[in-house]
Amino acid sequence: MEKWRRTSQHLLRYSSGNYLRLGKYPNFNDPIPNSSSGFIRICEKCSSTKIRPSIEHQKNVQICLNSLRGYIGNFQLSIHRNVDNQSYKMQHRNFGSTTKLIQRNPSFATVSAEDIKHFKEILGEKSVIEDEDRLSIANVDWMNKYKGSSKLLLQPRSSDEVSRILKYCNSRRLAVVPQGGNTGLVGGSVPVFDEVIINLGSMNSIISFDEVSGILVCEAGCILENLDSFLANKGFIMPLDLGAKGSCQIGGNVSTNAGGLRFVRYGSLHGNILGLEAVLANGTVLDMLSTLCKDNTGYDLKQLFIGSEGSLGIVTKVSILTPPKLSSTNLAFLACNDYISCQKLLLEAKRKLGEVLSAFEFLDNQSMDMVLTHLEGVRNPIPPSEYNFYVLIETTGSDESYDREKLEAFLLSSMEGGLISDGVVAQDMNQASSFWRIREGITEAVMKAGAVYKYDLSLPVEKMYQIVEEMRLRLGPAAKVLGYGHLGDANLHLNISTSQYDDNVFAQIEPFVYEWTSGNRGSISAEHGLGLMKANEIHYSKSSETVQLMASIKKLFDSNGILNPYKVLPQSLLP
Ligand SMILES: O=C(O)CC[C@@H](O)C(=O)O
Ligand SMILES: [Zn+2]
Repeated sequence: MEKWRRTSQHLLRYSSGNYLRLGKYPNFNDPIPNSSSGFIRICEKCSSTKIRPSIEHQKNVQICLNSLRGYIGNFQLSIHRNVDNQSYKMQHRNFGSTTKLIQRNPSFATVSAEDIKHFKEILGEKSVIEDEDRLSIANVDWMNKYKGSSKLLLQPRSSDEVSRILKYCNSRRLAVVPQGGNTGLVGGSVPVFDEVIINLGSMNSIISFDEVSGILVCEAGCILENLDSFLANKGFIMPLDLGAKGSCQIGGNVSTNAGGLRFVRYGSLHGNILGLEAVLANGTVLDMLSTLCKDNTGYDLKQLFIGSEGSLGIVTKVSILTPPKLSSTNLAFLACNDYISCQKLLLEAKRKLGEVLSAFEFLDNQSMDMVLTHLEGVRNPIPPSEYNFYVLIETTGSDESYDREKLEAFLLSSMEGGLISDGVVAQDMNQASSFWRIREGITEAVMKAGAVYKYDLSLPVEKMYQIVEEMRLRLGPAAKVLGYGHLGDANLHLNISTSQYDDNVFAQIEPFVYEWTSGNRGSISAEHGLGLMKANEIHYSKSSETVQLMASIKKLFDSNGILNPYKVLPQSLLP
């Protein structure tokens, strides 16, 4: 039996079972909305992914809630809520079986008019946002995979405001999700249910920069690229560089311990972040904003906030050791015939380029194909042959002719040794950016291709590509399996691209990918975090004793569990 029921927001049409077919537009001839809220229509009978199903199939059409952003682009997952909005179920767009099911923590309050009034007193009217359009953007991640239903977005401008917000939320048991640039890939920066979104974007001041030591102190909402440009004028660079640099914020980078392209040279943020300020769930502002390179006075608590994805506190300020900008950069784009050559090349590069090596990235032929097919204006700089692997090697040093000679000698010997099959060296900045565009554009290209299952694995280098090959065998022609990433850091991005989400494909991938990684003592999250996607999978990379201790730390820092709930740790262990 089917019934219709009106909730505050939506007209819900529900059939048997716990979950709903949801719709706001019972008449299928209604125009499809082109604003940022609305619904996709999918023909269930023919499984068409067309936005407008054919007339004869109209009766079989299902309308799904929360997916317009997907509809604008290549729509991805549909998210269904049950009738009381208490559980969250991500479904593939064919409305197949469940992939994840999470229960809303019943101890959390919901935002009341009284709460809104209080937030307005703290922040002023303008920084308390209830506007549906703005919320619909903040509720969804940029892949359109994860979507919450928060009714409130707060934009504090100071640590004191963050503190007052959290103190209040903690006393009211209002769950919150801290949000930076919202460029994450694991659903860590968007609400799962109705958590209050605390966006740090308005806290974007540079507090100080020491031109001798290169120590930068700034607020969490500074955009990575803006910091890099600021530093370039002073003769310095940020120790990290990511494809998302134009949008991601340093607070988010620190909270996720983002890796990126310069990691092989400058290492992890655990080393480059000298200090930080974080606000705890109860509103305590922890001032650990040291600008010292050395400080062995007791436990290094700031490390707990680096990579804990806002689950222990909200990072509001950071102090970063930035390296000097060196005068000469070279970039080679090389082709290798097999993975073993890539590995040997890495070893050679470490030996022969040593102190000037600043990036060592790789992509396979399938990744190259994806970029060439889906990104406009991109071309393979080593045409016309197709090679199995491509490697980007960047050197950065301070003596142009010496650095160039060093690179050329390395390239020559690697070519003679048969490690490189072909290659080009960028002659100017434009060429260099066009090479980087290939590597950095894979994420965008694979999104354009349809559905994508993403894995971010740390594995021993010699094993790293084996999982890509095994995955290809498992999935056959139904999927394109891409392997690329930060070879210099033994970090593989395994992306599986299919035309649409498919439960059979998914069942072939998980838990196999996690079991394989665990079996090889790898990490299921090298640099992207666990977020919502992998909170329940943490045990594949951490012992149960370690996870228990993490849960105790979480409880100590956030006894009501209001900070970024449902993320990082399994729900069963959260307060
Ligand atoms: O999209 C991905 O899976 C990887 C994104 C990013 O970490 C990269 O290295 O390009
Ligand atoms: Zn990466």
